[in-house]
Amino acid sequence: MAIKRRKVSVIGSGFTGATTAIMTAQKELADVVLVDIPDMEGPTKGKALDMLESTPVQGADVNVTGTSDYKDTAGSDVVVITAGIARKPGMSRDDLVNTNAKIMKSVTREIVKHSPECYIIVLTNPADAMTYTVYKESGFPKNRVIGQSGVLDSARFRTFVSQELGYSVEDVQGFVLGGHGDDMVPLIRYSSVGGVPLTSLLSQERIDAIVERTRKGGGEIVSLLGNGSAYYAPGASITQMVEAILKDKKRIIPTIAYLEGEYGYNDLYLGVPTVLGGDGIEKIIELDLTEDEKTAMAKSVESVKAVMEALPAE
Ligand SMILES: NC(=O)C1=CN([C@@H]2O[C@H](COP(=O)(O)OP(=O)(O)OC[C@H]3O[C@@H](n4cnc5c(N)ncnc54)[C@H](O)[C@@H]3O)[C@@H](O)[C@H]2O)C=CC1
Ligand SMILES: O=C([O-])CC(=O)C(=O)O
Repeated sequence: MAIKRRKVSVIGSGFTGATTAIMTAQKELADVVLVDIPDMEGPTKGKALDMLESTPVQGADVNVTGTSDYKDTAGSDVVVITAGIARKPGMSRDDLVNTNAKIMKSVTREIVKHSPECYIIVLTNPADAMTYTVYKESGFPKNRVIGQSGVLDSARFRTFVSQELGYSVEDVQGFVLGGHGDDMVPLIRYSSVGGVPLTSLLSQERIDAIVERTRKGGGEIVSLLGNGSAYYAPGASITQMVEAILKDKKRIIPTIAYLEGEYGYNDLYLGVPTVLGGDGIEKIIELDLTEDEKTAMAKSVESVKAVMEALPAE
């Protein structure tokens, strides 16, 4: 039997979509189909062709195409949703909810029609509520609809710890839970450098400063860019999730997962540690939280719920 290359479609060919597409292609994970609205078809095809022309140099035997026709996405193994608007300085992620919820519904209908067996990864903000919207609209089982926040938030935390200590980013482990907002919950008890607890390497004051910078990490980039939000680290984060699924890696990484009683919450999507493998979210890992951590998590959940209440009815 011939072995076929895998197929990843990326909806939205803007900053995060294009970055995800090039990183996925460079890692030779799959053929990539980049999709945007008809008005953006020229630039989308142009970006895809430019990426394809980088493959000989990168030594990556994959195809990259651009389109506004969902027929070209048919049979995708993984579909990444980055479509929608991004925030500008002075805005919160939650300000995007109305516009992006409508976009989620329309793109989800197309995804389901053409790739009924796929795994969907949602990046669009506000990510927790948008993943919930896609889950409801798709009718897919919960393991096949996954949101991105924790890989990125943990990566920011790991970057800041590495910079502070001067030790390899590879050896810094961190875990950020909760919603993808300013009250996300970096779990210091589970953070370490080469197995050494963070608390024995850094003072509480420095740890607090890193936690605060991590929580506001997206906003820091938004202020610096002036017209849009982060895309390199988000693209890398999505690519890691795509790889975990396509290679059935069973990585333990925080993802936005549908909770049915885990951590005491029901019927909402929230960042928690999960096993991500060939069947999407294969398991949610429940950690014993301290009272302080539970309180921080509850505050983050309140923010996520407030956004969900603002979701448009139709
Ligand atoms: N969860 C996370 O960690 C992160 C989330 N984001 C979010 O990702 C989203 C995308 O950000 P960027 O790529 O920087 O924005 P962008 O503006 O560069 O790209 C968005 C693209 O979506 C397209 N689009 C709009 N409606 C569409 C539709 N119905 N079908 C297909 N494509 C459509 C636009 O034409 C545009 O090309 C934003 O909501 C942003 O807040 C960004 C970074 C991290
Ligand atoms: O901050 C934003 O609007 C984009 C995002 O989610 C991030 O970079 O974490």
